[in-house]
Amino acid sequence: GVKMLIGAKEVFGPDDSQKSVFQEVCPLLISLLDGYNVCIMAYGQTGSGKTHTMLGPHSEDNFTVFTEPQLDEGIIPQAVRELYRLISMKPPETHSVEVSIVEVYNNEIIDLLAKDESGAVLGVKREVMTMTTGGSDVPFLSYEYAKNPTDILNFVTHGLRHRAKHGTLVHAHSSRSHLVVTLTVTTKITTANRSGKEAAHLNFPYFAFFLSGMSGVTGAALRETSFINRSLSALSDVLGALAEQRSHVPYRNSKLTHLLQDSIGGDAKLMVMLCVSPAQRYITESLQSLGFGARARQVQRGHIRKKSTEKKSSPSIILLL
Ligand SMILES: Nc1ncnc2c1ncn2[C@@H]1O[C@H](COP(=O)(O)OP(=O)(O)OP(=O)(O)O)[C@@H](O)[C@H]1O
Repeated sequence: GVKMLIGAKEVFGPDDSQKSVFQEVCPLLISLLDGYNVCIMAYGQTGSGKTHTMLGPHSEDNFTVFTEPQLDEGIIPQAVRELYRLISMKPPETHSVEVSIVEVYNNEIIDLLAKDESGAVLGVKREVMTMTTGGSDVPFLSYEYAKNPTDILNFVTHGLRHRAKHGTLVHAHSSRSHLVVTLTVTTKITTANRSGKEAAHLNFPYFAFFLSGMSGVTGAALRETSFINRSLSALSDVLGALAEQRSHVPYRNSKLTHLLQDSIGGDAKLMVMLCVSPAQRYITESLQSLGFGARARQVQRGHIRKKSTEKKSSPSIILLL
C-alpha cells in the first residue's frame, strides 16, 4: 500500500539484504560513467538506519574499512567496489577518481578532508558559490585522489571520525549534521578530430552520497536541530519548485541546497532512500519522511543532454523499513 501511495520503486523490509538494496543503485554507476551527475540521498529520522544502509554495520561513528567485500556492507562500499570494477574494463589511464567529504552543520560547510601543514586532518569552513555557468562550486574544497576502493573507504572513515570530534559536536548525535561524500570521476575521452589528430576531452561527472535526517531533541541541541530542520525544509522547497517546474528554484535558501544544487537539479539522477521505522510510536516521523519521498517523486529531471529521444524521468524512491 505504501509503495503505491508514494510511488516508491521498491520497498525493502528487515529481512532484505544490503546486496538486494544495492541492486537498485547499480544502474546509476553506469549512468555516472556515461557522464551523468548522480546523487543517492538517505533520508530518515534518527536511528532509522541511514548509516547502516549507506555504510554498513558500525558502532557510533566508527566504521571499519575492509579491503575485501563484506557480507553486510552498505551502499557506499559496494558502489565504490563496483565503480572500480567498471573502470577496470575501460581503456587504461582514461578514468581517475577523487573524493571529497563535507559536513553541513549549523548552516556551515565543513571540509572534513582539509589538512594543516603537518598533514593532520582538521575541519575547515568553506563557502559555496554560484559559478557563471549557473552551477555551484566550493572553492578550496579538498579533493583526494583515490587509486582503489580501500583508499576511498579510508578517507570516508577519516571524515566520519573527524565529524564526530570537531567543536561542539562531541556529544552530538550524527543526525544533527548532514554528511555529503562525493566521488568525482575524471574521464579523458580521446577522439580523432578532422585533421586526424587526437583531441582529449575531460568530463567530470560525480556521484554524491548524502545522509540526512531530522531528530526531535530539545535543550542544548535545539540549535543544531532547528538548523537541520531548516535545511531539510529548504530541500523540500527546492524539490517542490522543481516538481512544479517553477522558473525560480530557491537553491540558495540554505547552504545544503546550494551545495547539492547540481546533484538534485538539472539532468542529475537522484535516488532517495527513505529509511522509515515500522514502529507505531514513530508514525509522525515516518509520515513526514513519506511526505518528503512523495514530493521528491514528483520532480521531473530536466534538460536531458545525452539523447534527446530519452524521456524525462523522475527520481527513484526506495523505501527501507
Ligand atoms: N537493516 C538493518 N539491519 C540491522 N541493523 C540495522 C539495520 N538498520 C539499522 N540497524 C541498526 O539500527 C541502529 C541505528 O541505525 P543507524 O545508526 O544506521 O541510524 P541512522 O539513521 O544513521 O541514525 P542517525 O541519524 O542518528 O545517525 C544501528 O545500531 C544499526 O546497526
